[in-house]
Amino acid sequence: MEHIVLTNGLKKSFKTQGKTVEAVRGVDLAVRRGEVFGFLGPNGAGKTTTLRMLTTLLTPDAGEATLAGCDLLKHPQRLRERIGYVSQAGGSDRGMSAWENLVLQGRLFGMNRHNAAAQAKALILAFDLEAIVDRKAATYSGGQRRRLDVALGMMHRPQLLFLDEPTTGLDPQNRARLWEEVRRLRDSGVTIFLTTHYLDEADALADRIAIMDQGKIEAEGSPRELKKQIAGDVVLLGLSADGAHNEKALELFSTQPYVREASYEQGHLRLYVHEGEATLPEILRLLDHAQIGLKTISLSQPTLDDVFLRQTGRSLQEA
Ligand SMILES: Nc1ncnc2c1ncn2[C@@H]1O[C@H](COP(=O)(O)OP(=O)(O)OP(=O)(O)O)[C@@H](O)[C@H]1O
Repeated sequence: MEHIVLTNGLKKSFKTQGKTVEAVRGVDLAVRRGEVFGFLGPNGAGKTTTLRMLTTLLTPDAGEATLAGCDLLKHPQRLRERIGYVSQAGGSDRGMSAWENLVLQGRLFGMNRHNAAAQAKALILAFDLEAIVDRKAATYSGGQRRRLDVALGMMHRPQLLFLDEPTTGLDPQNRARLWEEVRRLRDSGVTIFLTTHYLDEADALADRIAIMDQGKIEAEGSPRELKKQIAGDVVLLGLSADGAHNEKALELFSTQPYVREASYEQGHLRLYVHEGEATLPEILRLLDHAQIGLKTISLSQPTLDDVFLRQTGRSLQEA
C-alpha cells in the first residue's frame, strides 16, 4: 500500500501569556494515495495545527513527515509544489473574477501564460463556473466562492489536496454538490485530505478517517471498520427519573447479558446491544419492573459519534 502522507510523532505547542498549550501531542498518520481521508475532531482538537504543519505553514517542534515523496523538513519547497491547500477562508481575491484569480494563481506557481489559461479553462468547466467566470468574486454566492477556492487549490495540478472544512456555511444543496466535486477529484487520482466537523460528511465522503481529540489521534480506519468496533445497535433511553433513579437504571442495565456497554449522559441512557429489535421488549419490561419512567426510546445503528463517544466518553457533537 503506497502512502502519500506518513507522519511520525508530530508535535506542536504554543506559548501564550506564560501558559503552554500542547496543541498536537505526537501524531502518526498514514494516508493512502488516491483516497479521501477525513480528519475529524471537536473544536480545539488540533486539526488545523496539524494541517498547517503538513502544508509547511508551521514548523513542528518534534516528529517527521513525508508527503508526496518529499520530506517535510528537508524539502518544504518541493513539497509545496506537489500539494494544494484550501484554507477555511479560501484563497480568492474578491476584487478579481474567477478567470483572473485562476490565471494569476497559475502564474504564481510558475506556469506560462498558455498553460495557465488552459488549466484555468479546464477547471472552470470542471467546477461549473462558466456563467460567472468574468464577474468579480465579491458577487459570488457562498457555494460559487467555495468552488472557486477549490479550483484555485487545483491550479498547479497537485497530487494531494488539503481542504479545511470545505462545506462549513454551505446550504445542503451546495454541500452535496461540493461532495460530488470532491469525489470526482478523487476519481481523477487526486488524494484528498479533508478536515470537517460534520460526522455525516466524513461518513459519506471519506474512504478512511482519523478522529483527533486533545492533540492525539483517538481512532483511525474506514467509517465502516470503526463502526464495526461497536457491533450491534444503539438504544437511547430518555429517562424521566431523578439522579438516584438514573444511577439505578445504569446499574440495572450494565448487568444485563444482552448489553455490551451502558453509559449515562444528560438525561439519556445509552445502551450498546447485540440485537436492538429483539431486546426492546426486554428493556421496556425491565424499566417497568424497576418503576423507572421513560420519556423517549430510540433504536439506531452506531454512528461515528458513537465511535468518538466510546473512545473519549464525550459526544463529538457536544464537544
Ligand atoms: N497560534 C496559536 N497560539 C496559541 N494557541 C494556539 C494557536 N493556534 C492554536 N492554538 C491552540 O491549540 C489548540 C488546537 O487548535 P487548532 O486550531 O489546531 O484546533 P482545531 O481542531 O483545528 O479546532 P477548530 O475545529 O475549532 O478549527 C487550541 O487549544 C488552540 O487554542
